[in-house]
This record gives sequence, C-alpha cells and structure tokens, in this order.
Amino acid sequence: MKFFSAKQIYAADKFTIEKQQISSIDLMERAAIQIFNWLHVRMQGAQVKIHLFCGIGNNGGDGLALARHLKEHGYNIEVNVVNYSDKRSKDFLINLDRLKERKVWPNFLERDGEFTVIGPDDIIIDAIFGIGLNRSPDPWVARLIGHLNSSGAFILSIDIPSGLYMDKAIEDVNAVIKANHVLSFQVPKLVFFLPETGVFSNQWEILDIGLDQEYLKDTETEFEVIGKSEVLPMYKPREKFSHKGTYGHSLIIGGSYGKIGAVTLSAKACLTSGSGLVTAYVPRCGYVPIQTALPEVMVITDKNETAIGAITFDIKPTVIGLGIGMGMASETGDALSEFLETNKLPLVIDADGLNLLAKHKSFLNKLPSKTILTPHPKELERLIGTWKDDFDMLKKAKVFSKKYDVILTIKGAHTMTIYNNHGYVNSTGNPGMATAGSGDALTGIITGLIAQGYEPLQAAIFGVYLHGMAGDLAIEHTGYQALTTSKLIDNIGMAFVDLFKMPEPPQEAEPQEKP
Ligand SMILES: NC(=O)C1=CN([C@@H]2O[C@H](COP(=O)(O)OP(=O)(O)OC[C@H]3O[C@@H](n4cnc5c(N)ncnc54)[C@H](OP(=O)(O)O)[C@@H]3O)[C@@H](O)[C@H]2O)[C@H](O)CC1
Ligand SMILES: [K+]
Repeated sequence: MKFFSAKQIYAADKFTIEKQQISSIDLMERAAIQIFNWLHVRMQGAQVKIHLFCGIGNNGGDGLALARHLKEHGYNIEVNVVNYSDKRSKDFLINLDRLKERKVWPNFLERDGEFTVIGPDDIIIDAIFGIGLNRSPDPWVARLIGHLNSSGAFILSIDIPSGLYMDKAIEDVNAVIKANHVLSFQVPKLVFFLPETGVFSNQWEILDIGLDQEYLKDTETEFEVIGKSEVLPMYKPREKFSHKGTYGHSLIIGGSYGKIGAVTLSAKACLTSGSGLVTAYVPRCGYVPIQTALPEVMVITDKNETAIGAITFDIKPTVIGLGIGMGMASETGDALSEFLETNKLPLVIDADGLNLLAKHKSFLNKLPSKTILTPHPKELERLIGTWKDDFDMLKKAKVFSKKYDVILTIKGAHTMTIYNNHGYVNSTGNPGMATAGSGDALTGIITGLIAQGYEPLQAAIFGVYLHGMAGDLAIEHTGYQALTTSKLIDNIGMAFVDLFKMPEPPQEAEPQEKP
C-alpha cells in the first residue's frame, strides 16, 4: 500500500468526485458513516459521554457529520467547535446546518474561553485538524490539546491525530493529540510509522471511503508500506526437479571470541530461509561451537584464534553476509579492506561490518552495487551523521544510498528499506523482537534469499517482512518478554506458510442511510 502526500489525497478526492459524479459533501458523508459504524458496532448504544471537538475545516466537518449520526442513534454527545479560524470550509458549514436542524447546538470554543470538564471514562472524538494542518496551532489550541490529552479519556482521532503534519516533523510535542485509536481514510499515513510521530497513534486502522482505485494505483509515491500483498508476488516457488545447488551457497563471515553465537544464529536463519548451502567463516575459536550447534552448516576458520585477520577462502559462494559479531580489531579492519579490493560477490553487511565502514569511509567506495547495509539507528548515525528529525533522517539516508549505490535497511519498529529515492516501510514485527541476536537473524535471512536468486532489493524487503512475521508468529507462544532469536528462527518456516493463508473476512457493520 502506498503512502500518499496530502496533495495527492486532495487530488484523489477531486478525481473521485468527478468520476463518480458525486459532490464533496457526499464523500464527507461516506467518511462520517464509516466512523459512525465503527463506533456503533463497539458501543451498541452505551450512554458513555462522547465529547466531539471539531475544527472549522473538513476534518471538523467529518466530526459534525458524525455527531449528527450519533445524535440520531440516541448517543450522549456534546459538540465543541474549535474556532481557530474564520475561514470555515463549505462542507463544514453544511454539516453545521444539518446538525442545528437536529437541534444540536455546539459550544464554540474561543481563544479566552473555558474548556469543558472531561471525565476519564468519557470518550473524545478528535476532529480538530486533519491532513490540512500547515502551521503550528495557536497557543490556546495547543492548551486545549493538552487538556484533552491529560483528561484520561479514550481519544479517537479522525484521519490523523490533530497537530501531526503529513510531511514534516512536530515543532511542539505538547500540541499534538495522543490518540488511543485513529480511524484514517483510505490510505495509511507515513507519520504513523516513523518513531517520533508514530507514538501519537497508539493504534490505527484504515476506513475505505471509496476513493478511486485506479487513481490510487496509478499515482507514484515516494514511500510504500510492505504487507503480504506486496511480498507475495516476490515469492519464488521451489521447483520439483531442483537440488541444493539450485538455491545457492551463502557464506556468513563474522564472529570473535565471545560472539560466535551471532554467527550461529545468522547461519541458522540463512539455512532456514532456504539457502541451499551455508558456510560460516569464523576465527578458530568458532569451529567447535558452530559445528556442534549446526550440523548442516560448513565451517571455514580464519588463521587467527579470536578475531578475523584475513578473509580468504577457496569456495565459490553466491552471496556473503558479513559483520555479525566480528569485532573492531584493527587486523579485522585490514582484512575487510583487503577483501573489498577484490570482492565481486553480492554483500549483506551488518553490525561491526557497518561500524568498520563508518570508521573507514573509503571502504564504502569499494562496495559492489546494491550492497545491503542493515544498520540500527546508532549504526546509521555513524554512517550518515546526525539528523534533526525523522524526515531529515530519511532525506540523508536517500542521499547516502544514492551516493554509494547501496540499499539501506534501517532497523526499527517499522524497518525501512531505502533505495533509489524510494522507501519501503515494513508492517510486520513486534516489540518482543528487541532481543539479542534479532539483527543477526535478519542478516542471515536476507543473505539466504539472495542465495536463492532474489534480487537484492527484493531480498531486503521480503527478508524484513519474513523476519517480522516469524517474530509475530513466535510471540503467540512466548509473549514479548520470552521471545528469543532462536524461537524467531524456528518460526521462519511458518512465516513462509503464512504467505498463502487467506485473510480473515472483515467484520460486517450495519449500513446507514444517507441524510
Ligand atoms: N479523501 C479524504 O481523505 C477525505 C478527507 N476528508 C477530511 O478532510 C480533512 C482535510 O480537510 P481540510 O479542510 O483540507 O483540512 P483540515 O480540516 O485539516 O484543516 C482546515 C484548515 O485549517 C487551516 N489551518 C491549517 N493549520 C492551521 C493552524 N495551525 N491554525 C489555524 N488554521 C490552520 C488550513 O487552512 P488555511 O487556508 O488557513 O491554511 C486548513 O485548510 C481530512 O483530514 C479528512 O478528515 C473529507 O471529509 C473526505 C475526503
Ligand atoms: K484529527
């Protein structure tokens, strides 16, 4: 699914209105009915106090239309118009009239007014600002937002938490609604996925308001979210008349004294994701542990006992995963430098491999085209320098990726793969995966996919998805706390199987009539 800019969403509205021969008020009504149905299915007429806070634009219009439906179904509502501007939208005004016709009289909140008291068991509907926010809210609106956030009431935001911009960072974190749930129209918003802004949408879901599918399909976007429907077409079925040579030979290079486990996990994940053969290249101290833990994996040892001192081998691997548990010894740096001089094989580089690249920036020029780098934010900072905010980070990551022609897979709650000015944001995974060795497993999976013939970009995107899905399947039995990387690896197989499972049918809501 793509992430559209506010401008593209407005254009989609316009296109839909023309093509479906409807008016903008009809689209707003669709949106409001969808939200009403969502609430009605859950509340079943319960008389909990619902405070609606509506701006003066179309987000506010959605809120007023919702208020009308709630009133008609006997809900206990109080409507507040947050009067932050005189420039009221046409559809806001139409809905204000429709509400007054039903004898609902909103409170108009002004700069110096008092705010209503809200109990912790009440519900707040946040329809103050939508995707049209383009400057900091006035201090009194920020104060109102603070008042709502501190009420303890459940906050349901319409489209986007008020105070979040679509395409830039927040100036004042106290002037943003902290939503318990967001009902967003038609398409997800990138800000739900970025670390600094994602915290304002605890949970979110998309409501289909019938924007033109053809328009959405044909419009190019910079970022997209990766789910099952994006990765399924990438899957390469196994041939009946194939053998282990068909699926490539992965070489995992890394390890140092005390960190041989990292290579063990990576090699196991690589094998489990389907690599035909896997060899580990480790210092001598790694020989016995890996041979004992992983009988399927072959081992080549370095001349050194405790840290890699030369990367030379006489096998012909398809792809190399490099850096896990490798340490930063100067002789390891020299070995990497020498290896990169002649290496032509595809590379996946993680952990200390990345730290060595950051320490010796000249190494970056020696990487083969489309090398995959898998940094966590701290490793990324060592590579690209500091950033002001998430948007600045994405800009710098794109520049770096272009400069060195590398694929950047930036690990986080929503791991993002950046290449060729495009960003792929992963949707699988969970907080349990913040555990030792999780990144080592990811390197192994991506390496294993390249071994099987996946293009590097596809391997990075698909590998991140599978890794997250394996973690999601594993926590069904472990919970977050007890999830270990070994258990995640045990679920890689089921993550492949899950690709072919049909999604659960959506819950049917009671349809509502137009006014
Ligand atoms: N296709 C869809 O997704 C649909 C979405 N709908 C809803 O419409 C909103 C977007 O509505 P819009 O009217 O464009 O914008 P807002 O409601 O977010 O804001 C209203 C205006 O407020 C002004 N503005 C912006 N920032 C500030 C500020 N800090 N202080 C005061 N005023 C501000 C701005 O106008 P200006 O001319 O003054 O710049 C905004 O235009 C979307 O989020 C959905 O909820 C439709 O209902 C259906 C289709
Ligand atoms: K909102």
